[in-house]
Amino acid sequence: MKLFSSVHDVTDIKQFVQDALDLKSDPHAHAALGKNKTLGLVFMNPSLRTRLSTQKAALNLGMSVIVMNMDKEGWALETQDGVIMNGTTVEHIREAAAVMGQYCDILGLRSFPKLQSRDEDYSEDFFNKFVQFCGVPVISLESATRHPLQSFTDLITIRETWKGAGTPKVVLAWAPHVKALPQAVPNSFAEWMSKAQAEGMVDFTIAQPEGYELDEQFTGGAKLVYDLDAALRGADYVYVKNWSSYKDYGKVLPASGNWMLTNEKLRLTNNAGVMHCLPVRRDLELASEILDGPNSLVIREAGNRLWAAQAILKKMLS
Ligand SMILES: NCCC[C@H](NC(=O)CCC(=O)O)C(=O)O
Ligand SMILES: NC(=O)OP(=O)(O)O
Repeated sequence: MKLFSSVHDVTDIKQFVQDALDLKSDPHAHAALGKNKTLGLVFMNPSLRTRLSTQKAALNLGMSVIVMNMDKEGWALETQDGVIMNGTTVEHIREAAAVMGQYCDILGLRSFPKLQSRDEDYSEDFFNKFVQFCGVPVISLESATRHPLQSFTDLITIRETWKGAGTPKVVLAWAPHVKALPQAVPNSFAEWMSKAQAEGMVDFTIAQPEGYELDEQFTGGAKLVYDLDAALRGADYVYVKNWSSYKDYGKVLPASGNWMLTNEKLRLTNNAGVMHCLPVRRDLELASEILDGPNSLVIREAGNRLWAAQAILKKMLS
């Protein structure tokens, strides 16, 4: 594996989940695999879970890790070709990525969308240029349109916890927020769940207010519902997440009705496990009573980020 940027980079998701769960039960089974190899993690944006879980995963495989907080500690990057660099940007992505590739055997990159131009964000220009110029295998640590390590983790968490008979009903539920957030997490979750649904692993529904429909390239096969209560009926997992509008790009649109998941709404479900990628804003996106209650899977989910990252790194090293 030379690139992990979406579910399309994985051939067998069932086997991949099993590989991650095997690592969870024996974390140091491949402690020599990464000896004398260096992982570089490059951040254009903040991170807690992705940063620490990917570092720890690399350490479990015997790798060395270096971290570059490019947004705070690096030179201002130019990404466009053909510009005379007489403004504020200091170094071109062509050189910066190529240089980082000289020091690392594998690189990870986090780069959020700017949410100004849909075409620019959805072209994944920055991520793709980084991949093109660094010359080593690359892991997405969340790009403009996807967060594959998160979605892989989410599938692991569902497979690990599902004890019922038959196929679990999984609902991606839009939640309120005060800021415009990327569509990367829900896009990616939808893409992974659509593939999982096609393989008979889940039954997948997306609940969102009018105007918040995601790009259809990610949601193929999902049932789209505009009524949260209707979607919650019989749900086994509720995946809570805010995102800004894709159609009216990057905008926070008014949403009628109550979209925050509470214990009262949870009673409509099949005693569902509640998931969120974190960070979560308490009592805005998701009620504290749920986060602090028995249905919350968010800490287990964040813990599983480790095994998702370790499974990907192991594939890249092997
Ligand atoms: N990596 C996990 C999510 C990152 C990002 N959340 C945020 O930016 C939250 C910011 C805030 O709550 O102010 C997102 O939704 O894509
Ligand atoms: N879920 C997630 O990616 O968290 P961080 O942004 O803290 O890495």
